Amino acid sequence: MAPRPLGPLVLALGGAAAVLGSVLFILWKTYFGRGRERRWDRGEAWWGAEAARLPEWDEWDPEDEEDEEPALEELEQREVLVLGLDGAGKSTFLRVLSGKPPLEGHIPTWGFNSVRLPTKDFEVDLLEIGGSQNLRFYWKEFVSEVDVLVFVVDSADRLRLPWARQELHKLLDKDPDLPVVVVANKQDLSEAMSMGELQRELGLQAIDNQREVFLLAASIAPAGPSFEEPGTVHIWKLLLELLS
Ligand SMILES: Nc1nc2c(ncn2[C@@H]2O[C@H](COP(=O)(O)OP(=O)(O)OP(=O)(O)O)[C@@H](O)[C@H]2O)c(=O)[nH]1
Ligand SMILES: [Mg+2]
Repeated sequence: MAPRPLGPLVLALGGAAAVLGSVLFILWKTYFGRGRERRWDRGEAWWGAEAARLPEWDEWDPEDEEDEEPALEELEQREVLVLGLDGAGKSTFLRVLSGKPPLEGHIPTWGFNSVRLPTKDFEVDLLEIGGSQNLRFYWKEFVSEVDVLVFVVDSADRLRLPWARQELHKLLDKDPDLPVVVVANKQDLSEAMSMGELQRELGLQAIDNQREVFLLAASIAPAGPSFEEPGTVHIWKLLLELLS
């Protein structure tokens, strides 16, 4: 039997997916530059980073002016990729970190979403790529470009945990040197799995000790008003340590 030609719908979908992937990648490159290449050399002390400053008047040399304008020294950038299945809490994490209240309900990210947060020594760019099935295909294209991966898991989504595990391990295999912070989100929910269970079910015990993989409990946007341990601060502090 002759092979069936691909239907126009399949071709159109394939084309749209390829275009979306390319657009995401170009936007990433444009926005974030050369990624991990720009990191400080590990041997170099991070506190060697100087604060942004304009040249002092007595440092000004008119001959220099012909070549270039005195430029404001830019802060170094650090890049953090935030991934996880749809509904895990990635956008909520970015909102809370940037001081905005969580949104009511789940509004899926159809592409990517980013925030830039300044610190004393560098700026941190956090990039979320949506977790819906058609976007997961593009995740792997970005992991080698960043300094840290944050992988957000819905601790109460027992049914889809095997999918989360599979996607996480694909990313771990893609870049063996990338530090990974797994955020066990929604710990406020009564059906949330314990940390021990999550560590086992996500296959984190089997990971080589040499590799930097952290599992942190969190309730980024707890449902009840009385929950006191949101965990976002701990994640941020760990990120700053890893990025320094
Ligand atoms: N109970 C509870 N709900 C949370 C928590 N964090 C986030 N949520 C809710 O989870 C839902 C999904 O959150 P989002 O941040 O939009 O999920 P996402 O990972 O960005 O999803 P996609 O963009 O589709 O990939 C929202 O209704 C949030 O309010 C939490 O700690 N506890
Ligand atoms: Mg989102």
